[in-house]
Amino acid sequence: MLARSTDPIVAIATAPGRGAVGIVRVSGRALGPLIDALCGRPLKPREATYLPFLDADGEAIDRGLALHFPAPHSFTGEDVLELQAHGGAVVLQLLLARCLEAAAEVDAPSGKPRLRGLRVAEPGEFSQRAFLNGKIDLAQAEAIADLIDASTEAAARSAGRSLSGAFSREVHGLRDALVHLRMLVEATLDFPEEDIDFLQKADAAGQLAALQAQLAAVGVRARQGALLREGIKVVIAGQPNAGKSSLLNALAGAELAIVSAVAGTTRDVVSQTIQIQGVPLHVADTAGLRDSSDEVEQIGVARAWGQIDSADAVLFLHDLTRTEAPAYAAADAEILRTLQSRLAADVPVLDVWNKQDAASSPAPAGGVALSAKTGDGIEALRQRLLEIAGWQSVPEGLYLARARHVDALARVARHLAQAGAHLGARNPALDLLAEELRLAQNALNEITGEFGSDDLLGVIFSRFCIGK
Ligand SMILES: Nc1nc2c(c(=O)[nH]1)N(C=O)[C@@H](CNc1ccc(C(=O)N[C@@H](CCC(=O)O)C(=O)O)cc1)CN2
Ligand SMILES: Nc1nc2c(ncn2[C@@H]2O[C@H](COP(=O)(O)OP(=O)(O)OP(=O)(O)O)[C@@H](O)[C@H]2O)c(=O)[nH]1
Ligand SMILES: [Mg+2]
Repeated sequence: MLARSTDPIVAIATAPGRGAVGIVRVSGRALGPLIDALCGRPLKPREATYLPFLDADGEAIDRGLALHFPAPHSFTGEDVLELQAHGGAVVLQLLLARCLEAAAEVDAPSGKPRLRGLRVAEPGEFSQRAFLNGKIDLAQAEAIADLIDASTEAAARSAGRSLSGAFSREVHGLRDALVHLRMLVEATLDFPEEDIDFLQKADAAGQLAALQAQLAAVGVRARQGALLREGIKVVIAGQPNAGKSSLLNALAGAELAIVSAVAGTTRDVVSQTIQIQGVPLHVADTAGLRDSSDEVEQIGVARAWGQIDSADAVLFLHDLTRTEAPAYAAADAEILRTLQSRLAADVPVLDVWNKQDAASSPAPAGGVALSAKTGDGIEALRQRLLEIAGWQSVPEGLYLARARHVDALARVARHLAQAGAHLGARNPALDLLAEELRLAQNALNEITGEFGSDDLLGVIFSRFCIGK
């Protein structure tokens, strides 16, 4: 876990070797002596200066732009020094090592350990400091990581909106309404003689209902945002030869999995993330489900069930040219029974009738009929997958959210529902009502990090990349 600290830290803030320009970034207190050592002169605050970055002998390691952001007006809220150099991995490593060396030199003669302890930053440590110094809240810090990791344009744009505070503002709006209601209830608790009349006059129930409506709206948008970030896992399952691998290839638009007329071709799970309207779907092709005496195939089938167990949705593939054969239908029925007994009730199973091009009989009602071979019906399947994922068109101004946020909002909703139950009772237990509202606010504050355990913070920031 990431420990809190105020040691000065340094890191290469770009992916070395990939960018033409690379940045070494230092954050801490009183960086003046370090600036003198590396830049040979003081820097004007927040102004780029082109100069040589000096090694211990006063020779230039590289020439680039130096920037000094004095605290508190920096990304971290601390003193920040940036050395914008050429982006080669070796150059940047040299500069980083030079910062560490210079800090040690600066400390030694003066005896004042101001820069001592300059060390390489942990992943996420710059962002963590920005958070701890109140520059950004937790949802914004998460949005930085999500922006960097974004794999689609839609995800990047919505992460950008979260970073600029769009999501946090919605959460704050909820919090303000909640605080108002809490004040009312707490005041009533303090003056019991006024009691319930007071709450009624202030229309506490009305306020609560409005808050719940507002929360539901934020919840819908957060779920969409989390979907954009996390996507869903779709597992293609069915009997051997149904065309599972062909379907994966058709969805991905590439020959990823081996297709052959031999039943039992696929053994390993073949996974690919595809995008439909910017929503990532993690699709897994699996071994055909059947009893087999082949040891390797058995392992493949066990892996297939393992994938099914962690699916958000299952595409149950059928070979439409064979569905009328009693033995085939019986085997499908048996698979369906096992699917139903293993899957949670909220995991949808969509029947997909494949090989429509070669079939003489029409597909049964429900599900999607298609041909993985000709591509016929694939577009309809994509639309069904979006519906199954819960994607509701493409709302303008969507912000990115995480499952963590969606969970927190769901807990807020539960506490508000409890509060509503207390409020609606004939003799409302005001202390219980107040407690539910307090718990609702705690859950809400977890999103922006105004209330949260150190463990939670450690988990979130340690998943950042180095230099952020
Ligand atoms: N060179 C460089 N580019 C970068 C970053 C960086 O650290 N360095 N960033 C790193 O993520 C992002 C930009 N984030 C930043 C956020 C705040 C401040 C800053 O100086 N804030 C001050 C002043 C604000 C103002 O003048 O309005 C402050 O908040 O007080 C700088 C960068 C992306 N680009
Ligand atoms: N006519 C027709 N043939 C198809 C279609 N989809 C797949 N096939 C054929 O069916 C056979 C099996 O296809 P695969 O995609 O390998 O089937 P699978 O379900 O992955 O099979 P296993 O990996 O063995 O479980 C191949 O010969 C494919 O060319 C289709 O839409 N129409
Ligand atoms: Mg296959």
